[in-house]
Amino acid sequence: MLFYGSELSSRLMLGTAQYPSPEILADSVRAARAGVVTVSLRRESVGSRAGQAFWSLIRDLGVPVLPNTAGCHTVKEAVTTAHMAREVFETDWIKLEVIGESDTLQPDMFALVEAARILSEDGFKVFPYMTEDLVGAERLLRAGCQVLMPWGAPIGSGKGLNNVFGLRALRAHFPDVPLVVDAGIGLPSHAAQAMELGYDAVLINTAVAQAGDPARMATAFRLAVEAGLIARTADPMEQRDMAVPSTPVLGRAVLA
Ligand SMILES: CC(=O)[C@@H](O)[C@H](O)COP(=O)(O)O
Repeated sequence: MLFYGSELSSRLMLGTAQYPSPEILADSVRAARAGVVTVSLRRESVGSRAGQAFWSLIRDLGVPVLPNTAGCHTVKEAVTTAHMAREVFETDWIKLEVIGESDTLQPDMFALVEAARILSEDGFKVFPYMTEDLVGAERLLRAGCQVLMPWGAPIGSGKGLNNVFGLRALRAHFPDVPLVVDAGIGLPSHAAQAMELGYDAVLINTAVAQAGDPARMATAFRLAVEAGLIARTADPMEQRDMAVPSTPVLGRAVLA
């Protein structure tokens, strides 16, 4: 699967916030064998010493960087942040987040479409963080996006795939668009489920960063993503409403 013409080395994208230490972050990225790491420009001021140390740690990992506009609530903020990120990270990839509601951190789909249009016209390759809204998805594609990133559940909630029906519908409506479940994944089984549904990748931050052993959890997510991907290419069985014996009954001895 190509993301704006690039094949990723893995279907696991990893966020870089909230780790107990920079060393644990680096260990986790290696253990995950992440195909992409996301970074927030707002996390540390670029000019500060801590900020510079963070950026060089990220660069040294040698993993493609997907800067994000985390913390932005308006089109203007998101567009400005994207431009700064392009300068700092020398990439035109941007994970576009425009938050519309503070309790759920739900994306503002209207502002998202507008910001995506402006950035796409300006040469950015936009990865929009969105709800599983079909109409919104259509508008984002028309605005120039070639990847969509619906949420599984609210950021940091760990609830997994809240609306499996909606995510499945999105996959069915847009069979050729790269789709990534972004946010809310709490367990490796959630990541496997997303891959089994036909999603092309998952993006995880909190569930790894806040685990008791982040690097070990990163390994678990790596294996789960691989398992889900392999399972769907192995033509899984259909679910049934009735029990069907799995052991043969023919030739069974009749006990008098
Ligand atoms: C949209 C957003 O900010 C997410 O990419 C977040 O970084 C990851 O979400 P979780 O922390 O829930 O995995």
